[in-house]
Amino acid sequence: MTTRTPLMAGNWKMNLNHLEAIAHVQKLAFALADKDYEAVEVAVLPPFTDLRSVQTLVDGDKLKIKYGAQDISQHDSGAYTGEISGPMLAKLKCTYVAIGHSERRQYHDETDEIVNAKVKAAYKHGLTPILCVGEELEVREAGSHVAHTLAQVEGGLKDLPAEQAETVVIAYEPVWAIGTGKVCGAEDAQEVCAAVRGKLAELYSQDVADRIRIQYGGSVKAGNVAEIMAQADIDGALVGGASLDADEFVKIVRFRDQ
Ligand SMILES: O=C[C@H](O)COP(=O)(O)O
Repeated sequence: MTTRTPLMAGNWKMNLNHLEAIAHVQKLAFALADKDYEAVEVAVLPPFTDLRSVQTLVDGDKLKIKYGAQDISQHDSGAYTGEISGPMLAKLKCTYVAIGHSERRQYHDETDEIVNAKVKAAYKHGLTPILCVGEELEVREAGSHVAHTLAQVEGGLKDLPAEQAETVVIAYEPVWAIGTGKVCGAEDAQEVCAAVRGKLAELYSQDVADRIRIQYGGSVKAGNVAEIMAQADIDGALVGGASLDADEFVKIVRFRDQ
């Protein structure tokens, strides 16, 4: 049986400046400085402007917390004002990069083609993509949420070889549950995550699908994380709002105690 290490990632979105980031990561590191959380991988995704400070702290104090970016350019360099490239993120020793978050899809018109190009850019530079997928409310209400999400998975991973795909992280985030307090029912989330794993098996193999971690995201809190993590195909959480509160995020990381 494949054992997947749960990944709890805090997506700070456009919150916390670099000084606040240092204080926040120090709090997390202090609270998690025992062995209890070793079976869980912990990551933070701060704004670009915080990454250097977070890197210095993590490197200097040899923290186990991983970090990454919230987006990546599909280009390596050039006249792309405002963009941040894979080589830049690699130089900052980022482990992860979120790609295709619904806020990028919604406010920056990111299509599956762009998302796919960004996933390839991440792998080109040794970064692990957290590929975000999930349906809007009207899609859920129309009953097409599974098909919609699977199409995003297939589009995001297009032409990606199995040896890369097996390390990807998929974050299933129903858009209607993001920042709304409306958490998707654990069994409803499991339904989609199981279908995602089935799609991965179809695209690659059951073995590859069994290695890929699938996170749930959308109003995850200390109070609901245990039920979500009890689902067979959910291997972690992508946490927005609740990751800005260090105490709450630590409780989420320690989901087995909740
Ligand atoms: O990336 C994180 C998700 O968008 C979830 O955000 P939320 O936990 O604030 O609902």
